[in-house]
Amino acid sequence: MERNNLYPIFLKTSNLHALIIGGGNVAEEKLTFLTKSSPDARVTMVSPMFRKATVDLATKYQVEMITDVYKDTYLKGKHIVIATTDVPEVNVQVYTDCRALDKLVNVADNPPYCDFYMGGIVTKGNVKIAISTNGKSPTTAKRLRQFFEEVIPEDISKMVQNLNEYRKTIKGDFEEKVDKMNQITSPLAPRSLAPKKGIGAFFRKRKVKEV
Ligand SMILES: C[C@@]1(CC(=O)O)C2=NC(=C\c3[nH]c(c(CCC(=O)O)c3CC(=O)O)Cc3[nH]c(c(CC(=O)O)c3CCC(=O)O)/C=C3\N/C(=C\2)[C@@H](CCC(=O)O)[C@]3(C)CC(=O)O)/[C@H]1CCC(=O)O
Ligand SMILES: NC(=O)c1ccc[n+]([C@@H]2O[C@H](COP(=O)([O-])OP(=O)(O)OC[C@H]3O[C@@H](n4cnc5c(N)ncnc54)[C@H](O)[C@@H]3O)[C@@H](O)[C@H]2O)c1
Repeated sequence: MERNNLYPIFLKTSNLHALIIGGGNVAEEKLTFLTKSSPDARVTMVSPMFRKATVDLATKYQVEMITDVYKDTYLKGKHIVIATTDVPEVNVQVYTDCRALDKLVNVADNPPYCDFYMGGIVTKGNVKIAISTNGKSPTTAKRLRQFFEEVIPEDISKMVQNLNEYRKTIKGDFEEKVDKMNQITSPLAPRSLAPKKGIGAFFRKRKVKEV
C-alpha cells in the first residue's frame, strides 16, 4: 500500500519570513489558512493585483503587500515561498529560482513543484494537529480537519496545561515521572477506550480538574 513519507514540522512562522506570489483566489486561500493557524506569521505578498478580501486580510495580519510582478530579488530574506499566479511559467520560474537558492517552495495545487504541502490544520489552544493526504485528496484533508475541529473539545488545551502543572508536583526521578504521566494519560490511548465511545467522548466525560 502507498504510504505518506512526508515529515511534518511545526514552524515558528513569526521567526521566519514567508513570501506569497500572486494575489488571486489561491493566494487568498493560502493566506487565510496560514493566518488562521499562525496569526503572528511574517508574510510578504507580491502581485500586480490583489483581491479586496485579500487586502483586508493582509491589513488585519500586518502582511506586507508589494504591487509588482514577481522578480527573483523578492526572494531575498525569505525562507518559505508559495507561488500562486495564474501564469504557469512564472510559477515554474519561482520554483527553479527557489531550488537554486535552497529555499522551501510550494507551487500551490501543483504537487510536483512542491517541497512541502500545506495541510489541514486543527488548533485547540496549545494543541495543533496537521493533516496530510500526501497531496492525494485536499478535500479529504479539509473534511478530516472539520471532523477533528468538531470532536476535539476546546478544553483539551486546559488538560494539557493541567498535566503540565501536575507533572511539576510529582516527586521522584525522571523515570517515575514518566511512569506517572503515562498512567494518568493511559485512557487516551485507543486500546483503553471503551468501544464506540471514541476520543471525543473521553474528553467530554473527563473533568479536566481531576487530572
Ligand atoms: C489542505 C489545504 C490547505 C491549503 O490550501 O492551504 C490544501 N488544499 C485545500 C483545499 C482544496 N484545494 C483544492 C480543493 C478542490 C479539490 C479538488 O478539486 O479535487 C480543495 C478542497 C476544497 O476547497 O473543498 C484544489 C487542489 N489542491 C491541490 C490540487 C492538485 C492536486 O491534487 O493534484 C488541487 C486540484 C487543482 C485542480 O483541479 O487543478 C493540491 C494541494 N492542496 C493542498 C492543501 C496540498 C495537499 C494537502 C494534502 O496532502 O492533502 C497540495 C498538494 C499542495 C498545496 O497547495 O500545498 C486546503 C484545505 C484546508 C482546509 O479546509 O482545512
Ligand atoms: N481558484 C481555484 O480554486 C483554483 C483551483 C485549482 C487550481 N487553480 C489554478 O491556480 C492558479 C491561480 O488561480 P487563482 O484562482 O488564484 O487565479 P487568479 O486569476 O485569481 O489570481 C492570479 C494572481 O496572480 C497574479 N499574477 C499574475 N502574474 C503575476 C506575476 N508575474 N507575478 C506575481 N503575480 C502575478 C495576478 O495579478 C493575480 O493576483 C491558476 O493557474 C488556476 O488555474 C485555481
